[in-house]
Formats: sequence, structure tokens, C-alpha cells
Amino acid sequence: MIQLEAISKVFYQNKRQITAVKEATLHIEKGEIFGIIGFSGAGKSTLIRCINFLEKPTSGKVLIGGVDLGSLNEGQLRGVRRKIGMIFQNFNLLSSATVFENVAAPLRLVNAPKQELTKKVRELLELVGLKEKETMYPSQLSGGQKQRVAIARALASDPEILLCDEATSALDPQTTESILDLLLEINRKYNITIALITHEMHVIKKICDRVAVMENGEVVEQGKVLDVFSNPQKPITKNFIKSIFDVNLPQNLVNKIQEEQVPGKILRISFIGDNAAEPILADLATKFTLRPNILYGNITQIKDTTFGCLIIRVTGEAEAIQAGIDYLAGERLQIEVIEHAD
Ligand SMILES: Nc1ncnc2c1ncn2[C@@H]1O[C@H](COP(=O)(O)OP(=O)(O)OP(=O)(O)O)[C@@H](O)[C@H]1O
Repeated sequence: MIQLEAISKVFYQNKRQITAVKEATLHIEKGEIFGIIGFSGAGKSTLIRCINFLEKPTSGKVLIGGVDLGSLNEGQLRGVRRKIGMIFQNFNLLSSATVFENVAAPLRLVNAPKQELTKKVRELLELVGLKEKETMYPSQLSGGQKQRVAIARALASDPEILLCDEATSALDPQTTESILDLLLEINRKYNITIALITHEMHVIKKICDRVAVMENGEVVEQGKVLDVFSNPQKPITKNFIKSIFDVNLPQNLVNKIQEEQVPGKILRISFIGDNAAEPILADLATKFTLRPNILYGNITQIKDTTFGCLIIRVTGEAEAIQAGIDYLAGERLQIEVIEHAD
């Protein structure tokens, strides 16, 4: 559906060259929610703006539904853009227009017949839960309500793709949840492909199917959210995951364990889906005569799947520990031996 093929974007500022995006390749499938995460300045906004050619890549190709945007003239590009809605962190609403008129704006642009326009706008306001607010102005709305108006406006031209540029960054946690729920509902109801950028791992965890991690303009890691969460490869990805699973063991506990000098290992075990229900600790004790001790545990939902993280210390004979680790790995659990949690 969306193919970014080795796109780069270079800006020139006071003779200085800034490479905001470097050779980024991403393929986003129809109907999925794809998240791009990175710290400030990583190049996320530039990348997402390349998808609808708000920024034209310096090199590389952008294909939407197989069509190379670089090969289109302005008129053709406008046609493609009509199928791509976009929402922003600061909502970008027309302050002098009512809620109704903000949502109607894309329909007025294409001279939609009055009756059709009114019906469509009311349907969309109902969808986003703002039926009662159509005569209000943006200044009379909360941040979450403003974003709902922006979402309704983005949907007015029946887009196949919705781009979300830090859509929840200006909102409080509770409002963020409700906007993310709305995006999920829209994705499911209309099978709209959603590409979003964020610096919050929570957003990725809650609604995304796949994720790409950006650092210094490059896509350094990408994959299914569950795979990336259970087996992050790059330090930056590990850092983002730490932001929601705080697995720092207290240093005094680590020191105490090291001082004891009892043969053992500290293991990080990640569980996915049904595995979360397996009685693995009991098995380690009974089948391998090990003594497992739980140091940390967390269980959560990643979109629709249960994901758990457990840090345990096992003590016992070295051979038995290795057999226990092999057994856990055979149970399709992700095992990482950590001498100490860093
Ligand atoms: N129009 C521009 N002219 C010059 N430099 C730019 C322009 N747009 C972005 N940049 C630079 O490109 C780099 C990437 O910026 P970008 O906004 O894409 O990052 P980001 O990950 O979205 O960051 P943030 O989360 O802070 O918005 C930054 O160094 C930025 O200063």
C-alpha cells in the first residue's frame, strides 16, 4: 500500500546540510496500523510528510498503491493526496469556522452537494462523539475534542490512508487513550491504513501492528510490535521498551546477589500470548530442581495479545540451570541471561 524505497531528505540551512532522513525503506500494508517511533529530531515528521509528498524526498521513491508519486504532475498528486488524510499534534483547525464547517471544508473544496455534505458531516461528528458540538468554535473545545474534529475532517474525503503526526502528544494520558481508541475503531470499521509517528512507546503498544524505530534519520529497526518488544535489537529500542517496562533492578539487590556468591543466573523471560499462562516456575523447581526467585514481573496487553516480562533468579547446579534455560527456550519463551540488570 505504502512503499518508501530508500528515501532520503536533505535540508539546506545557512549553507549547512541537514540530512533529516537517510535511505529509509518501509513497506506499510493495507489495513495495518504502522508506528514510527524516535526521539525528537530523529526525522519522523520529515519521513511521514514524505508519504504524501508534503516533503519531496531528495532521493528514493514513494509508491502509494504501486503509483510512484515522483512520476505524477501536480493535478495527479492532488488526486492521490485526497485519499490520504492527515492529523497533527496542534490540530490545525480553522479557528474562525465552526466544528461543522471545519469538517465540511474538504467537501466544500470538491463542491459536494449540500444535502450530501450535511449528511456526511453529521455522520462523522456522530462517529467522533461530537454530535452536540457542531455550532461551536475550536476555542470552545478541549484538546481531545479538537483532535476529534481534526479526525472527522480527515475522514471527510473517505481516505484510504490516515497519517498521524504526533496526534496525541499534546493531550493528557486519559484523552490520549480515548483518541487511540477512536483511531483503532476507525481502522477496524473502515479498514483505513494508519501510519503514525510518536515518541511514546505506549502509543505503539496500544494500537500498532508493526513499528519502525528511527535514530538520526535512519530506520534502525522494524518489525511486528510483539517481535520488537520481546526481542529488541538496538540500544535505542531497548530504551524505548524500558520506558514502559521499567526493568531496572534496584542496585542494592544486584549487589546483594553478587555478594552471596551462590551459583545462579538472572534470567529475563518474555511471554507472548498463551504462553503467559504456563506454570514455568513450578516446572523449573520440579523438573530441574532449581530454585527460582521472582525479582520483577509485569504483564500487559500489546494491542490484542498478552505480553509478559519476568525477571527471575535461578540457583542450582550449573548444568541444571542450562537444562532449565533450554527447556524454557523450547517452550517458545524469549530468554535472556542477564548477570545484572542494566
Ligand atoms: N524545513 C527544514 N529545514 C531545515 N531543517 C529541517 C527542516 N525540517 C526538519 N529539519 C531538521 O531535520 C531533522 C529532523 O527533523 P524532524 O522534525 O523530521 O524530526 P522529528 O523526529 O519529527 O522530531 P520532533 O519529534 O522534535 O518533531 C532535525 O534536525 C530538524 O532540525
